[in-house]
Amino acid sequence: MISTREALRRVCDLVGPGAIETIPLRAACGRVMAAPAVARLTQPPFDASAMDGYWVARADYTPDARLPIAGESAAGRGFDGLPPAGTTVRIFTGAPCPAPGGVVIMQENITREGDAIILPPALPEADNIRPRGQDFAEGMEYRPAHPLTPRDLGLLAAMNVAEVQVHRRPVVAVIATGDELVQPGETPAPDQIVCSNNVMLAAIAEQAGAEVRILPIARDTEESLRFTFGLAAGADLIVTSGGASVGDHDLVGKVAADLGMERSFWKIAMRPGKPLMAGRMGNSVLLGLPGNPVSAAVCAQLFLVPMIRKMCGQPAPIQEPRHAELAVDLGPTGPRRHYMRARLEPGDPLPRIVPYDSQDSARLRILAEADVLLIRPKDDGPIQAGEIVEYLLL
Ligand SMILES: Nc1nc2c(c(=O)[nH]1)N[C@H]1C(S)=C(S)[C@@H](COP(=O)(O)OP(=O)(O)OC[C@H]3O[C@@H](n4cnc5c(N)ncnc54)[C@H](O)[C@@H]3O)O[C@H]1N2
Ligand code: MOO
Repeated sequence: MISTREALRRVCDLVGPGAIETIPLRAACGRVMAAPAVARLTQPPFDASAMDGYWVARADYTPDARLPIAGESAAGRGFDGLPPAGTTVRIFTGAPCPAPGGVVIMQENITREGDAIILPPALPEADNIRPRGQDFAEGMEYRPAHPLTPRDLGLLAAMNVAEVQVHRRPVVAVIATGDELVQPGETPAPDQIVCSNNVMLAAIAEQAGAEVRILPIARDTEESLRFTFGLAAGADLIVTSGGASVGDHDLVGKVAADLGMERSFWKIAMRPGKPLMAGRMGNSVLLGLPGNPVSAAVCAQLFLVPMIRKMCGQPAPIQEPRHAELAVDLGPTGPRRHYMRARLEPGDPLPRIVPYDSQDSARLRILAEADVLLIRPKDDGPIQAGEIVEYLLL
């Protein structure tokens, strides 16, 4: 059994960033940029008013003076030409200032008298003007390392960038295996259960950035597994669940090997998730998850998500552990690193972490309630409430 750290290194080594494609900004939320975008203009393109009010040349300012209004500057329709000396220009938020060296006085601070204004006794401290280029200049490059957020899209749009270069999303084929499984919504026979892994794994993969195909459930025969692997052709990553252990009906490893899989590893010192398997299979990579739903989910979180993030082009695909204060005493661990389902409670300076009493890898309700995984090293002694422990977000 290899360590989880070694397994993580190996699964990440099996994959690389996807090819580069150009897509419209509208489709780019969540995608990772593969090349910088370049601002095609300067923003704002002119000195712009930040308020509705009156533009006055500083040179024309005298306390309480009366200035005639020379015209108007509105957003999208600026003042034409230069205002004559000794005049003011009615101006609105976002409109171009008619000349340099001015100040915008908010309309609330002006007395309007017909076609003229009475200036206030003092100029405002701020000039209420957004200088040309204060946000960014033409030629500025932008390429965040994280998946594009709605805020990034706003900035890119303002840069007049209509398309971005991103890494292609990996195609992930999800295969559940087992004679006991029926699809959600079907009626299981007395000795069957509902397949919960597929929708869960598909959603985890999609959230990480993949495009997912859920394939039909493979039965516990070599023939059915071979057929279903055939349906996965073209996928970058094939994710199976079940059939990974040592039972007579655990055939995933054997069939994958028959189909040419070069196995990177099978079995890791991790609880839950011991029978995890990974390798290269033709042009795809196979990640064989254990069937127990909690084991499948935890392995997906720890291994599948970083693989997909790396394929999507994220430079730091692995989640760093955080720290919390243990809320209860815990006994010793065994020969596997234990990822315990737990919940966080507020605490100061660190949050408090409460592991669930039952850590059975079939209990989906506890998994659904948990928000974190408390990490316990293998062969660790008992630890007490108050000690600082590591955890990962689920
Ligand atoms: N003699 C041993 N038995 C087992 C060992 C071992 O080392 N020696 N390891 C145990 C561990 S740890 C795990 S984890 C499981 C994993 O086994 P498999 O990957 O072969 O999974 P299955 O046997 O096919 O299924 C396990 C369990 O999960 C249920 N299951 C499977 N697929 C789904 C699905 N898509 N949706 C919902 N539930 C699913 C299945 O019905 C079983 O109850 O092996 C232990 N045994
Ligand atoms: O490792 Mo299994 O994944 O304990 O349930």
